[in-house]
Amino acid sequence: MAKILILGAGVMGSSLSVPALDNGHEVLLAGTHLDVEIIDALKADRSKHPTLRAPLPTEVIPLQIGEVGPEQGAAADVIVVGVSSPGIDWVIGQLIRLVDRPKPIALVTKGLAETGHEKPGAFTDRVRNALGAKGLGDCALIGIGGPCIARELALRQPTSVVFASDELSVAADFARMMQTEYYRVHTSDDLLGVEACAALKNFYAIGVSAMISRYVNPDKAEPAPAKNPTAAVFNQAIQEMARLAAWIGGRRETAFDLAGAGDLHVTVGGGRNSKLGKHLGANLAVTQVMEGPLKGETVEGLDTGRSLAPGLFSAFERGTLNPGAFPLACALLDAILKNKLFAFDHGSLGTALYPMETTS
Ligand SMILES: NC(=O)C1=CN([C@@H]2O[C@H](COP(=O)(O)OP(=O)(O)OC[C@H]3O[C@@H](n4cnc5c(N)ncnc54)[C@H](OP(=O)(O)O)[C@@H]3O)[C@@H](O)[C@H]2O)C=CC1
Ligand SMILES: O=C(CO)COP(=O)(O)O
Repeated sequence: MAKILILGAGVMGSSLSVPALDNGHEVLLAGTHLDVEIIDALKADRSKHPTLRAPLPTEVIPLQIGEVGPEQGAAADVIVVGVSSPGIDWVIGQLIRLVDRPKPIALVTKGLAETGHEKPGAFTDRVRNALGAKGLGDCALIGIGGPCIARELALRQPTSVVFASDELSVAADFARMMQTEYYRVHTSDDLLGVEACAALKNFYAIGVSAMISRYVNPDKAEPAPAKNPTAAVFNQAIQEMARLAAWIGGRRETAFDLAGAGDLHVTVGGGRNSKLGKHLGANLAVTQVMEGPLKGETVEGLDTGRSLAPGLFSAFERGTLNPGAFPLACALLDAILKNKLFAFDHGSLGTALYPMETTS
């Protein structure tokens, strides 16, 4: 039995306690300073998470972050980061406070880090650099990707995910700790590729989801979304993700696997990124949506787009990437950075159909 410390009591961090507890591990679920109410509610009734809409096993140990000190950090065999991307700096501060010796740190957090260089980096690189400054640069880092809606995981509905680490054995060790019949864990040594795809699928889910509301099938009693535009743009998203994953330093094949296609599919099926996309498809601008129906929500694909943009535009200028190979990313960045109405249709899709060899 291992001790697992989860940082972040949002829906995803909390749901990971289910396979961990089913494997007999001890789970400390630490809320962030923003999760005080969630932890209070769990302390009152451990099975009732206020936003997950699924019961947690009562063995979970909920803690306010102030109750987690260096002794809990030292006792943890593995630390799992479950905050959303705006919380990454906060979590790095906590890791510096809590980690006393090299140990595995697994990130479910999805996002890209601006590096000041041409290419964006992965969150695991930021964590590694920050811990390196404390002499703990050899902590093993694991990126978690793949289709995994938190509520479905907590309800023990089956899925397949991928744990990635530079050293396959590190990912495999943690996979053995977490694997259940419903949480089927694949492993990969393409840490950068998995992290790039995990982040980029949120960004691309916005564009794919826009097609759901943009094109309507009129000949039904109830007008229904047309299916072809969504599927065509889904493919476009995967092709672009493959090029970007390779550019960032991962493997392009990873985009066609669980962290890319698998997670894009599930994210287009529902969630905050998909909601934003559907509003863009109905011709609302990003600020109208974020100040209106999605006010106060974290839509990570927006942050990923903002982190991607400087490096991507610089690569276009230098000629290391061909803008013609990224029409969907360009349309999304126009909507995100310039607040333009989202303009991507079959005309612009046509410009993307270069042979693969000429596009990276
Ligand atoms: N939802 C899902 O099904 C899945 C989510 N993920 C990933 O897991 C991560 C968490 O997502 P999810 O659980 O859905 O999100 P939630 O919004 O439920 O939880 C996010 C967590 O991050 C905290 N947080 C947000 N902003 C900050 C900040 N600035 N400083 C400190 N902490 C902060 C939240 O606090 P607060 O409670 O105030 O928001 C909360 O603890 C994301 O990166 C997401 O992409 C991965 C797979 C599936
Ligand atoms: O990352 C997620 C599923 O993988 C959660 O999706 P949203 O952030 O779009 O709600």
